[in-house]
Amino acid sequence: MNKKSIRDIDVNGKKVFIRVDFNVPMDENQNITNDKRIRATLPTLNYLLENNAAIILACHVGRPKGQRVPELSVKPIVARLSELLGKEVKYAEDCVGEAASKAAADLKPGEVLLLENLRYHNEETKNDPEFAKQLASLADVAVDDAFGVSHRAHASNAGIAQYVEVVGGFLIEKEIQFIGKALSNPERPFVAIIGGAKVSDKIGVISNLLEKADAVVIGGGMANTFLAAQGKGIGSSLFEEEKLPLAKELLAKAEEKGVKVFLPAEVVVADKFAADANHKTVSVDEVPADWMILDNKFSKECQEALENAKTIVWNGPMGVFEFDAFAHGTEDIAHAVAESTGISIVGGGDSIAALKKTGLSDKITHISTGGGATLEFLEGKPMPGIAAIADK
Ligand SMILES: Nc1ncnc2c1ncn2[C@@H]1O[C@H](COP(=O)(O)OP(=O)(O)OP(=O)(O)O)[C@@H](O)[C@H]1O
Ligand SMILES: O=C(O)[C@H](O)COP(=O)(O)O
Repeated sequence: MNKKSIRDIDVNGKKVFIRVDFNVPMDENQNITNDKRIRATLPTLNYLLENNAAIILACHVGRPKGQRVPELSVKPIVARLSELLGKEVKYAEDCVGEAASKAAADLKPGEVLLLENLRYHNEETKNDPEFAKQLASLADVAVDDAFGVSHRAHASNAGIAQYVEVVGGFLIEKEIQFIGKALSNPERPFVAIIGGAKVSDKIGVISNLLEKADAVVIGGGMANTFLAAQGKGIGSSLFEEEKLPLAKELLAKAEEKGVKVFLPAEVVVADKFAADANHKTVSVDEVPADWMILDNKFSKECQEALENAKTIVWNGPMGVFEFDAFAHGTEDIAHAVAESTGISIVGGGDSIAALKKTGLSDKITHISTGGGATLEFLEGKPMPGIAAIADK
């Protein structure tokens, strides 16, 4: 990459601010269920520690929208990171203000500090210049290693570059190199799989995928809006009504371009959103009015298209995999992806966790820390987080 990295700067004795993506899945008791996004930053953190830097880490957890939501605290991450690094990780109860500046000022080379959730302040997602300046003031240099948020123009990964030079960490460098190489001119057939729950965030990406992919598999919460666009009843399923016209447009565009779209052939419906819900498998034309779709089953044709693909990109689980009864659709797709002989890239916080649950992670060519970020990178759009890294 033609961007400056931590190898290009002197960090000895310096205070280094690092934006990381520690947005890891947690259960209802705030136990981390998959720590891949934390582990993936260890090469950067160990390099900086070996080179005598003082490390100030900043991240977000979930979308607290400017509120101090206790369930979205970084505290469980402090404990896990400390285990992984084999050393104490200090904690500041806020990412700006006195708590942060005192903790940062007291930090010595070789020590690590994790600041509380950046998104406890709306200024982070609004890319507020004053907030970015406060973050920058904590350190001598800044590092961006948060590939998973590089599609966002937020204060900690974009605005901050106005106040301090930002260089890339090893994780962001590795992601850009691998995904850039695999997807700039993908080997065909190229199949994209998109699922999950961030429907309005990611539905727009499908338009561009239709320009690049030979087939697109749409599952998870994303599928419901498309099933509704086909005039099917979807009961009380997760659904974005205002995206219906776009879903219709995308189906028409796919047909026009000759891109095969695989939607679920059958769905698993439940009478409530719970692990112990009553559930049954029905055809997509028979969803009961007050039940919700929590898992998908795809046709044999879809499984075969995946097995024969030479390039696969997958973001978003096919169902609510956190509940065992609704994990089968994701498992089936994981098996088909694992059996393909080409390049497979699976990314996203929950997608990584879902894949791990299937035990097939080592059959995937590249597990990316980016979900939405990987999809937007694939679109070829400028990524604000990457643009903010200083050029070489
Ligand atoms: N039919 C469905 N109804 C409701 N939620 C669903 C459904 N299918 C999947 N999900 C949920 O989608 C969530 C994951 O979606 P998300 O888009 O956040 O994926 P991700 O891999 O974490 O990507 P990113 O890193 O971009 O956040 C899971 O928690 C899963 O339970
Ligand atoms: O989970 C992710 O994809 C990243 O951490 C970005 O989170 P966001 O979609 O809430 O910006």
